[in-house]
Amino acid sequence: MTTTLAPPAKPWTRAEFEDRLRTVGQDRYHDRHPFNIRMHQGGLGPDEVRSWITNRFHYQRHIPVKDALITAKLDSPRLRRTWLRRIEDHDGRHEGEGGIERWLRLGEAAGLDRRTLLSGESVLPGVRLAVEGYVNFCRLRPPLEAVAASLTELTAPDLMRLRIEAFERHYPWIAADGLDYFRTRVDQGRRDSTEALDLVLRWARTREDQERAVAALSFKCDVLWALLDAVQQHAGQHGPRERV
Ligand SMILES: O=C(O)c1cc(C(=O)O)c2c(n1)C(=O)C(=O)c1cc(C(=O)O)[nH]c1-2
Repeated sequence: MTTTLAPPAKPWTRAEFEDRLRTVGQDRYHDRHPFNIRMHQGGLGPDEVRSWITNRFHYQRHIPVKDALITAKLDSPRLRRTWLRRIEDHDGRHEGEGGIERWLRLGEAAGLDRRTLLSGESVLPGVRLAVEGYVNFCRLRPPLEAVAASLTELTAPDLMRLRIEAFERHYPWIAADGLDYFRTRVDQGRRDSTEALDLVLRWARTREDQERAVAALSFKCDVLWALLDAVQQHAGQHGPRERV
């Protein structure tokens, strides 16, 4: 008896593939997480805002680490330059510059001590695991999947604009210049996601590649969701008066 193998599925068109990526990136994004909704509605107490800032700092400080892992996989000077710029955006060119520094200033504007943030001692176990999961994903997977995972940033700039408005309105006790991190990320996120989308659309040539890219983006949505799950669960256990 001869068995006939089903022919491989036809690749989606570029427009279909982009649509699938955008749909996953929107439907499963952490802007829909109950903790994010409560944060943007002004429902968090000061200690809950501080807990979010502290735990998100753990994510932020690992972004350039995962971008360094991706850079090492890229095979042309032009591509590596693009990714080096991302590392620079976070680490700065000089001491006292860059996104990590701006996040530390956000923490200080919210009443957190920089040394406590840098020590990482208040980071929740679930947040450590989620961030480790993202870094290891980018360490182990091929460039297509590692770059596709960053495409949550297609949705991030709109969220950043909403966050600035929400913080200005609901958390005025945080000094205005503490929000510079978010202001800077609007343009950076837009540029990064446009570049990454172009690469993913070009690199994924087969249906299997395309499905892997969509799965990578879905995994990244899980990372961000799990991070907020951990922060929310901690807030539920300790109540809004708990100090971070
Ligand atoms: O506050 C947010 O909601 C948010 C989300 C994301 C994201 O969607 O991954 C990033 C950021 N912020 C961010 O600030 C950032 O630098 C960043 C880098 C990346 C990435 O995966 O390369 N995502 C994000």
